[in-house]
Amino acid sequence: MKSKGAMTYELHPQARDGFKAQRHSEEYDRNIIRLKDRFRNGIVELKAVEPSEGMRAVFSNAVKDARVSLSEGTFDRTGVQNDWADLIVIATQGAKRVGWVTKLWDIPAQYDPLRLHQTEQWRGLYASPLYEQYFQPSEERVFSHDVPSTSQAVTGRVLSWSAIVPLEEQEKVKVKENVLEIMNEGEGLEWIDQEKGLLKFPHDTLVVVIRRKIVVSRTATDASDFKLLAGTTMSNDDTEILLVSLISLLEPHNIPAQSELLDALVDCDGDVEAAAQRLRQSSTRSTAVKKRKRAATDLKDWLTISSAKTSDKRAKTITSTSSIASESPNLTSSSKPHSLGPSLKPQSAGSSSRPRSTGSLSHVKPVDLMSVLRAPAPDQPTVVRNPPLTLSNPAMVAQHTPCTLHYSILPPELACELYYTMLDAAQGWSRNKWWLFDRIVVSPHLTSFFARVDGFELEGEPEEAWKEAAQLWYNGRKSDPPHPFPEEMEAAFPLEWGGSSGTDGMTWRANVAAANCYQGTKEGVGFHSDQLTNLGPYPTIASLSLGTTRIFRLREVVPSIEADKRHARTYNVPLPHNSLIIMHASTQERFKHCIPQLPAIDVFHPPFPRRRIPGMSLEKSQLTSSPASPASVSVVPSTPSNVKPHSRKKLILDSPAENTPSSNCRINITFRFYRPDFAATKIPRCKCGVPCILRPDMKHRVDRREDDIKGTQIGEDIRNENLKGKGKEGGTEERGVPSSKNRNNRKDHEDREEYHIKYWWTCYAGVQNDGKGCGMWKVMDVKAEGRGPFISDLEGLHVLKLEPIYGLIFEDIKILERMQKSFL
Ligand SMILES: O=C(O)CCC(=O)C(=O)O
Ligand SMILES: [Fe+2]
Repeated sequence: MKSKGAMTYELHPQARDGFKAQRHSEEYDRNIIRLKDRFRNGIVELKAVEPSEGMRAVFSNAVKDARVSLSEGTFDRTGVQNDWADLIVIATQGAKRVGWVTKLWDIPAQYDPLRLHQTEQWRGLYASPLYEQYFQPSEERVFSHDVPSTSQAVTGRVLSWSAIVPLEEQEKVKVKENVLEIMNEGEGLEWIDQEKGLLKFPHDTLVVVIRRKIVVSRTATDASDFKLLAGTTMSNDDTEILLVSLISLLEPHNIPAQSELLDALVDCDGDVEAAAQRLRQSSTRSTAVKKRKRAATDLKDWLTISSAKTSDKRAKTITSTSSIASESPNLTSSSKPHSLGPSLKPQSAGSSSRPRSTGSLSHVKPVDLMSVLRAPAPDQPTVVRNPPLTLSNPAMVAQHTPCTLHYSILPPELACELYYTMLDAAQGWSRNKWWLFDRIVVSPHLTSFFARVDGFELEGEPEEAWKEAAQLWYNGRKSDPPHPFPEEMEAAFPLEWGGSSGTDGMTWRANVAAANCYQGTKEGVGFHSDQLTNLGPYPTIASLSLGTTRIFRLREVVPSIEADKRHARTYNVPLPHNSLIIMHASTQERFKHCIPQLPAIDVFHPPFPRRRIPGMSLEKSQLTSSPASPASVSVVPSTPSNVKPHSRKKLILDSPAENTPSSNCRINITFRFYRPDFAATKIPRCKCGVPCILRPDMKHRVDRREDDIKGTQIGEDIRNENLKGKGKEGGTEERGVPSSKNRNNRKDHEDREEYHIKYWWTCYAGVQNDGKGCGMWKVMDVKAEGRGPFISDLEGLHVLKLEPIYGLIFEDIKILERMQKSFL
């Protein structure tokens, strides 16, 4: 939808009638109603322009809306008449530069070294003086999304790239092979359904929005003398100008919806002052203002804000827009968005009665640009969505999540040492399979598993059994045997917490650790909760961050029965070098966590240089900070055990001034406790003969009080769902783990901790067997299986004495902190 070329300022034809109308006449009223309809309905007409026939076919199939027309054209050949558009939306879609897709981009580069196929020349069209005169500066945003594709579709896409299309047939065959090779390597490739060959093809869509502007200079307070700065004088009868002048008389933070402005104008016979007076007294403003002040988080929000900006600048010059989609007040409609088509028609021309001013906005909903491109959606009850919240300090983390955050947890030299050691070790790590939204995907990061040297002697369990468990640590996927803790890791977690007297044998100890290495902005890990197979319910996981700061994102899984009452909130916790976030009991049951990809990250400058390893030249001890670029690696001890032992009290570090490589890598080590009552030999096996995995039923955790009423039905739901999805084994409706009652001093995040959570054992053979498992699942029967107790059995997380239970509790944290202080 665009307009181009020489322009005079004119309004949209469909609105023009309204603007030509005379005040104080019936016709004026009719026209203003018409104008209201125009605003109310958001988009009056949308002209889509697309060069590719295939794309046009997809569009025509998907979009059935009388207001939308589609024609062949390009950026500079739209076929749309001058002065037509109020808003231009440009969308260009490109494969995202991540993992395997990055490599796809190298293919056309071979044939088009100047990368003309990636030209941004279209921007020139919109940077012309004419556009600048009549349109506001463009706003841009990138939307990332995954296009479900097959390898065939991906190949087809690459073959359609303009640098590839002109190639000879035999070259195209090579391109095809190249694409398939890249996909076979599968770096960072995520499957939707591997069996069906359906994968995620990550794309970034650049959306550019250019809004038409009206710039008026207010030279008098009676709204009679407005001039378009762009040159054209407009009559003060023009309703749009009346609107602008009305806005200019209101407090910037108190501008109501456009429909309300129009109502006021109609009711006051176009008298701007009177309308302003009336609106000032209106009690409904705050609602509208609140709406407008919401941060724009998606395309809809983005396209529907601007009024606040407009009014802020009103003192002498008001920059407004005449855009049909320029601000939320413009975009009001009746509560049924799907009735947009018919309601486009002006109200009955014969109607002489004025529209009734409702004085309330409760009946209107914003209409967004995308709504015309989507099928009508049924009315949804409104549930407040809280925007993501950054938890920027330990107090906030503790307030909103079941986690605690601890800065500068290790002595700084040790933190640095451990960082270097793990960076080196990461050379030999691999990309793991990951559980993401019930699907196995390849995680875009390197990972490895460590076990404490004495960690496998727990409870007299055979070492081999533990080793097998350790090898299955990620989602039942067999990985390499675990590495022993390197010395620095031992040094980092020398103590055992929880029941430290040890007499009861219920001591939490970091006997295993999963380590992750994320290089650059594009590496991360998707939302998941950690598997509980050997950790048991309510585990404590202590997660150490080294190197560049990354965001640790937490999001609650809202139980199904509450889904219509509240939305989960996303929490972002920046984790700097040498910080420890402890995921306490219930984090894995209630939240999922991830390390998101980021547009940019800070480069990390280690505060200490590499230690000179005795017997090694300086050059050899200068190891690269980038495990994925082996070319620049001088020496690569492939396993942590290659690192020469040293005493943590006698670190030989060079002076900070020399020899400190900067890095874009983050190392993460999650210290975990494999419980004896969840030892490898005690894990049930499914019919495939492999150990099951243990998962909490996050979605159906049931509030104790509600469960008293509805427990049976919910139990049924779970059973049905599982029988449907997973096979026939079924299970008893035993309670999983009862939670504690009557907690005192609860914090925010504990408000909903009165839950029963069921855990079930499920077959996971499919992960190792092309998705073919036996489908077995059964609810864990804590008593019958001889497991527990768990931290949930305590009377609360804020116990003041150490409890004989596996898990760090809050009192332990104080011990931990004291320990850090006396460390070296
Ligand atoms: O890197 C992190 O902080 C999170 C790692 C993680 O979630 C995991 O290893 O399970
Ligand atoms: Fe995790």
